[in-house]
Amino acid sequence: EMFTSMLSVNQAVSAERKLIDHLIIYIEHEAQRLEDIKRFFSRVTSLHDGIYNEPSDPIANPIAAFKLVKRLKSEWLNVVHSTEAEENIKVLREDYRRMESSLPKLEDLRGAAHGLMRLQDVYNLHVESLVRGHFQQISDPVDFYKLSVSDMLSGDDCFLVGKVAYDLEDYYHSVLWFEEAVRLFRGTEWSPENEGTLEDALDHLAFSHFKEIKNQLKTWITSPHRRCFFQADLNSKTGNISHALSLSRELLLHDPMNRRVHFNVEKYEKLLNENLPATSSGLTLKRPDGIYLRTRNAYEQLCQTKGSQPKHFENPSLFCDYFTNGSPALFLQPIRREIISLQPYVVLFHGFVTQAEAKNIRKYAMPGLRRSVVASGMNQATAEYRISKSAWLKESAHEVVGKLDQRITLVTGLNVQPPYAEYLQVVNYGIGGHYEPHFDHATSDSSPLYRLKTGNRVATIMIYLSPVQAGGSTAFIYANFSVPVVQNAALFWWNLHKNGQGNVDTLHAGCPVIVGNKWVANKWVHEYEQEFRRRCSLNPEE
Ligand SMILES: O=C(O)CCC(=O)C(=O)O
Ligand SMILES: [Fe+2]
Repeated sequence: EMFTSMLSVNQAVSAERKLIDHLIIYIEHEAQRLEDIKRFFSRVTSLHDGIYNEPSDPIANPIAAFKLVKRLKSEWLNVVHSTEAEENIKVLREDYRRMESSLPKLEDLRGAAHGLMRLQDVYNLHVESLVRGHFQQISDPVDFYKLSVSDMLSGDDCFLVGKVAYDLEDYYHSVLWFEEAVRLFRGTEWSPENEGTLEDALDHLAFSHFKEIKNQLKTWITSPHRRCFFQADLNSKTGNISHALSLSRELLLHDPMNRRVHFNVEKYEKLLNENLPATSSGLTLKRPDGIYLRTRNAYEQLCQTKGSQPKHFENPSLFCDYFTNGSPALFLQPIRREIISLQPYVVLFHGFVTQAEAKNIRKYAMPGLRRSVVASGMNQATAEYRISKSAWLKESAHEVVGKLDQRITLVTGLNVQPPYAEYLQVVNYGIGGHYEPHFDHATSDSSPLYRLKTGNRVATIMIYLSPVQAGGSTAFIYANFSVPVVQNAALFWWNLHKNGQGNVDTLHAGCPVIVGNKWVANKWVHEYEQEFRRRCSLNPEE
């Protein structure tokens, strides 16, 4: 599950460095092997260019005759049947196999591809620009983030992303990515490391287009991967047969004997004749709903913009101040508080941790990082909608964690001693890592959050332990604002109303990280022991 944390992804760099070392040894051995063969080749060729070219008997003496016979019966045999190449590749394969546990798995490749598609969707990114290493929105062709070192995707890279979508029958994404694959494959030579070819990409793109077909089709078409008959979806509303047809024809130029494609071409032609006016019209791809999320539009809008956050001084009740919370310990060094929202109450404490503290917390968390889970009924489970790894840090294990607890108590006035608060949860996001809209508090009586037996999560303090170059804001969906990551700051909010009910306006999310390695730490404070620190009220508004 490497793809779920950027820390793990970064560790793969050293794995690849080792592979490079193995490959160079292989290349040296193979180069030596070819050198040896070339020496033999030169020796034999020079004989044929030299003495064997004599008009009179070239093999007049027994020595030459012996050498010719010996070469043909022994030397050529040894060259032709040499196992050196197999031995060399065997060593390389063994080296690779030994490293396999530290290398990404298929689920990582899929997860990374999903991460890219997630960024494409949530930020409305233009795929062709993304392929060139530019982050541009479809609606605005200006880079909203410029990479210092730009990395481009190859035809084969795009083919693999398309294939991940295709295998899930998500033809919206597969069309967009196979189109890029076809475009890029057209201009490039074959490479041994590639998974796909131009023909594969054409084949898959044609079929993806076909699957998006608009009008009622009653026919059979064969799909490239299943090699079986496939009945067109009668209810399918979008699609373009003429695209599928021209792609299949192009494919036949490369692979004229492919009977399956011939069959499909015939069918496409027939369909076009039958349904000409409707099916040859332009196609509008529709994004699949994926996992249904009622708030998807609002969420994506808030990841792209700050939402309704007021401009400077527009709303005097939202201000910044030096805050002591009446604690003598903060008089000399008050904390810089920025009130972001009153309903729900959300504040940002700037400089809540020092750079060194953040670094240490990240370091202590590293060995304990595991795939993050979410509440699922009475238990906990991993989920597509939360892509990160997290670790729990006890205040007793490291001095800095204890110090942080004390600071939280000074600034919020809350008791964060266990079991009245959970241990510090340190989170590292993965490729396109995110946490879709959720509540931190329990919304059902059977939630595993009640296992501490100290009530619900009354408040959240979330500390940003790293900067992020692009993306990764914290979005409050119903409250309609988002907070971009501020390194070393802590975001605080009450999850519950003063009457103990969950405040639905705290529905929030961690937007997908575009560029950067996002770390946060969560402290969840429970209701018990806070009775005198946050008074009850029967007013459901408070
Ligand atoms: O990372 C974020 O911005 C939000 C994280 C969050 O909501 C959580 O971990 O519960
Ligand atoms: Fe949360």
